[in-house]
Amino acid sequence: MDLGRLALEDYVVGSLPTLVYIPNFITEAEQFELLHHIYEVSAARWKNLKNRRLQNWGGVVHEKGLLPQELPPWLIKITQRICEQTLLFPSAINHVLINEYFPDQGIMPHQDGPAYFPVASILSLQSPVVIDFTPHSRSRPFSEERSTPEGVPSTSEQASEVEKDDLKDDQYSILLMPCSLLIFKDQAYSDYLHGIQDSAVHGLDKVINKSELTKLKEWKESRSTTGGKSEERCLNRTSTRVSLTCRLVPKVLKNLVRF
Ligand SMILES: O=C(O)CCC(=O)C(=O)O
Ligand SMILES: [Fe+2]
Repeated sequence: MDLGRLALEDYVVGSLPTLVYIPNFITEAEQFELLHHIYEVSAARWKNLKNRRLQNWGGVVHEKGLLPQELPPWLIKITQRICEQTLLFPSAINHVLINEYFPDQGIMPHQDGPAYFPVASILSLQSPVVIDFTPHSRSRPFSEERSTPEGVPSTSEQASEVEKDDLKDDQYSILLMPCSLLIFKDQAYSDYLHGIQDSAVHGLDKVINKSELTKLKEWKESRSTTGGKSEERCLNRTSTRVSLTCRLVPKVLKNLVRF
């Protein structure tokens, strides 16, 4: 892919202007390289959560800002590219969360924490998945939001308690193919919860980036997973997915405690 600026309006999906899906943002070779780096790290880098594990890069996200740690060159390469090609970040992306999901794992509907600049960019690797955007009531305060030390929005848990009455019908599902980049900002960032069902089968009926369904079919065929009509309307997750959530924490804490 050439490294010029992308015309993001060409990649908007659904009726929200703030949901952008870019297929093939990286090549398969780049994906391979990233996976190599991700799995090369020591086991201690991984933090095990109940339904996924993650690596936190860039430092510790606190309510008051980021206690920074320099990103490794292999992550800077990709975050710089996201910044240069989207021009959506006012300064360099300084935080990356790498999530790994087994086929029956997901992430509860949540809103990303307030420490982040309200643009999230998510690079998907290795295996497709469906991500759901669900509107939440504006009246429901999220003031209790905090970021946990490892940078995971604590609202992951809280937001799942959103009452059914608060949920409207305008849900969006996006099929995230390997090598794609999803960006959400503004309304999609602030008025919607996003989540991935912890189920080995994801429905495709509500998917709004329909053109990816053809690619999914080809992807399945190329991996010779069993096809069949019943599978057309759903995604059978058969392998591990890895994602890189790349964000900017605008406030960087400089006065570190010295020992
Ligand atoms: O894995 C994904 O696509 C979503 C990750 C996410 O929502 C997050 O890291 O906050
Ligand atoms: Fe998130």
